[in-house]
Order: sequence, then C-alpha cells, then structure tokens
Amino acid sequence: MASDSDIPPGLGDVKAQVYAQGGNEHEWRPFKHTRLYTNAFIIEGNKLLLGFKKRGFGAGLYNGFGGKVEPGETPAQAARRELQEEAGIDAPLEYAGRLFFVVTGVESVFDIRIYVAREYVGVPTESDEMRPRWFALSEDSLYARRLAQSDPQADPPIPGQVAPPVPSVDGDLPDIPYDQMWADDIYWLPHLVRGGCFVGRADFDEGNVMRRYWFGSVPHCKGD
Ligand SMILES: Nc1[nH]c(=O)nc2c1ncn2[C@H]1C[C@H](O)[C@@H](COP(=O)(O)OP(=O)(O)OP(=O)(O)O)O1
Repeated sequence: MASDSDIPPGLGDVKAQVYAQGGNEHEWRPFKHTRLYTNAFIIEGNKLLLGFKKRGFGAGLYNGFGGKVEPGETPAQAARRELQEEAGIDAPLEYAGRLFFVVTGVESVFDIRIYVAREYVGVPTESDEMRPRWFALSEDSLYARRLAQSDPQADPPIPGQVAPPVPSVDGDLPDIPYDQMWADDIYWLPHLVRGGCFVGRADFDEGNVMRRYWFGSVPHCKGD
C-alpha cells in the first residue's frame, strides 16, 4: 500500500496501491474549492459505450456520461440522472472510483465519482450534450495501447497486459479512442473494465497535458 505521504492531497484518507505516477518533479498545485461531478460508463459484453462531447468542458473528446452533482442529490443519484439526460438510458450504476483533477484556468477542482454498469435499459440516444457510440473492448486495444503510452518508470505489470487479442463479436467497432479522450483515461479505464476500483489525481497544463499524476488501486469499492 502507498504510504499516506504518497497519496496526493485532495484524495482524503484512502489506502491505495499506486500503479502509475509521473511528473513527480512538480509540486501538486494548491486548490481552494472542489466541485463534485459524476462520470458513468456502460459495458455490454465486449463493448464500451462512450459519448462524444458536443459542447462545454471537454467538447470534442469522448468520455463517459456525467456532470455536476446538484444540491440535494447523492453522487449516485446524479450519475443516474446524468446518464438519462445525456444518453437516454437507465442503468444500475455501481461505484468504481474517485478522480481529482486540477485544471489550469478552472477555479474549482473536479472531484469526480466514477460509476460503471454492465447492463442498461433503453436505447442510447444522442442528446444536446453527447453523441453515444460503442467501442470494441478487446484486451488487445486496452492493454497494448496502455503499454505503448505508459511511463516506463511508473507502471508495474498488470495481469492481462500481454494477453492475445480477443476476437470481437462486433469486430467492426472501433478501438477505444484514447487519442480523443482526456489524457488520464488510459490510466484508469482498463481498471474499470476489469472490475477494479481506483483513486487518482492529475494536475493538467493547457491542452490536455498532465503535469503531475498519480493513480492507485483500492481493494474495496466504497462510494455513495
Ligand atoms: N480529466 C478528466 N478526465 C475524464 O475522464 N473526465 C473528466 C475529466 N475532467 C472532467 N471530466 C468529466 C467529469 C464530468 O463527467 C464532465 C464535466 O461535466 P460537464 O461539463 O458535462 O458538466 P456540466 O457543467 O455540463 O454539468 P451538467 O450541466 O450538470 O451536465 O467531464
């Protein structure tokens, strides 16, 4: 387990096993305000549903479905509402992790609760904010890309990384578009897909560049 002094400020009292970190020559940025957000991912068999963000923060990138937790809501309630609003579907979302992002030019810090479901009800439907699209979830696409992009000093081997490609039933679906996603996603999405729980922080410079980052796995998923 990472010692308390390794856990980045903002993540609270958490016991985590670090599996990726970088930019340690930089200090973590100080922050004043945090704001709660959600982000939800749907996995169906060997497919992952993402949304192309059409407007607002992160426009032009693929991501899960989510947004701000409104007053009076729990994060779990907000996650379900946002999934309905942005993708037109309902799902039994389960907590998977917590991510903390400090972004240049954004005054409050993103404190994001991540959720996942392996079933859903309804038909994924384009909204004003998001255009849903399925991507292929093969071991090959997840881990080969992660290996290719990871910082060699940071990543201990993860079981499954060198698994041969898994034939996809939906063979014509595109691979997960990590080059059109937030730079942190490649570090934790593979954990989410495998059913793991995680915590992490990244401080961003302009242009989707992580200045300092830290991701760890946690043994039990505890969230609200
Ligand atoms: N570095 C990052 N990596 C990532 O994967 N998701 C991030 C991220 N930084 C922010 N997000 C997510 C959190 C959240 O789901 C979304 C930002 O929320 P939005 O901008 O969609 O919220 P809005 O202000 O539109 O909220 P609503 O109006 O409540 O939908 O982007």
